[in-house]
Amino acid sequence: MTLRIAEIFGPTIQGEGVLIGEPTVFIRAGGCDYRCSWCDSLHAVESRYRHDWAALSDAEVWARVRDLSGGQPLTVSISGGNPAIQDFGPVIALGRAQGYRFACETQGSIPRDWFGELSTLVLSPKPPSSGETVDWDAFASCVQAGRLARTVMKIVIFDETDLEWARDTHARHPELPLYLQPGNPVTDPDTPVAPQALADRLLWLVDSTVGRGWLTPHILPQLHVLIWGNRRGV
Ligand SMILES: C[S@@+](CC[C@H](N)C(=O)[O-])C[C@H]1O[C@@H](n2cnc3c(N)ncnc32)[C@H](O)[C@@H]1O
Ligand SMILES: Nc1nc2[nH]cc(C(=O)O)c2c(=O)[nH]1
Ligand code: SF4
Ligand SMILES: [Mg+2]
Repeated sequence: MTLRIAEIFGPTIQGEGVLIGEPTVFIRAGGCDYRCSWCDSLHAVESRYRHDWAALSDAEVWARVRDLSGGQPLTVSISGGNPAIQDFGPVIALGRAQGYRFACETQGSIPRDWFGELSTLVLSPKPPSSGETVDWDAFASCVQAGRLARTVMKIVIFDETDLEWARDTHARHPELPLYLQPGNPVTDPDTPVAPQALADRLLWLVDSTVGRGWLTPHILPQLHVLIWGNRRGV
């Protein structure tokens, strides 16, 4: 079996959520069952980019990650697209045998047995601004499939409606540590990102949560966007 891979890059730092700042190599899977209105990774989602995706064997994927990391075991981040469309179990087994750890980012629409082989499972259910609707049974199955991993919830917030929704969503799964990040409305890779605009959105999010007495979530920026803007492969 081959995997559809949009890109493999790094080492870089994890820019989001619970592992922020940790050196990592990314495997970005091609293909997604969602079409979020503000997706920052459409090159791994839309079929018009399909010709840029590679069909690689598990061994080829693993060899690329190993080369990029210089053989130094680190946390490999599997993202996409939705990586849960495909079977990453064999790649994870190859890496774990050499001491690597794995984290996966998924929206939580498709449960997978291999979630149990991860160190960290990041479930990122999509708020109203995305235009998508969450299947909560599928989401709960993802939580269950990842029960052996450290599982966290990461929600992108664009507006007050998203924030209300995040509160309700946290109430559904209070067992999952909650990470919020401001949405980035400018996702074109060639448009420069204004650092002050990022800071303004982060300030709004802190004011609207911690500032109003909601002290549960961790509030973080997208660190890689601050450093590199919307460039791909970083
Ligand atoms: C590109 S997605 C790929 C993994 C998976 N499909 C998902 O959505 O969780 C990785 C992370 O980026 C977040 N993201 C996507 N577009 C964004 C944007 N415009 N601003 C902030 N975060 C964004 C997603 O919500 C998700 O947490
Ligand atoms: N540095 C860096 N950190 C990230 N965290 C989540 C990312 C993603 O697109 O899934 C991402 C990414 O693309 N780059
Ligand atoms: S689920 Fe993730 S990859 Fe898919 S469209 Fe939404 S943000 Fe993009
Ligand atoms: Mg990204």
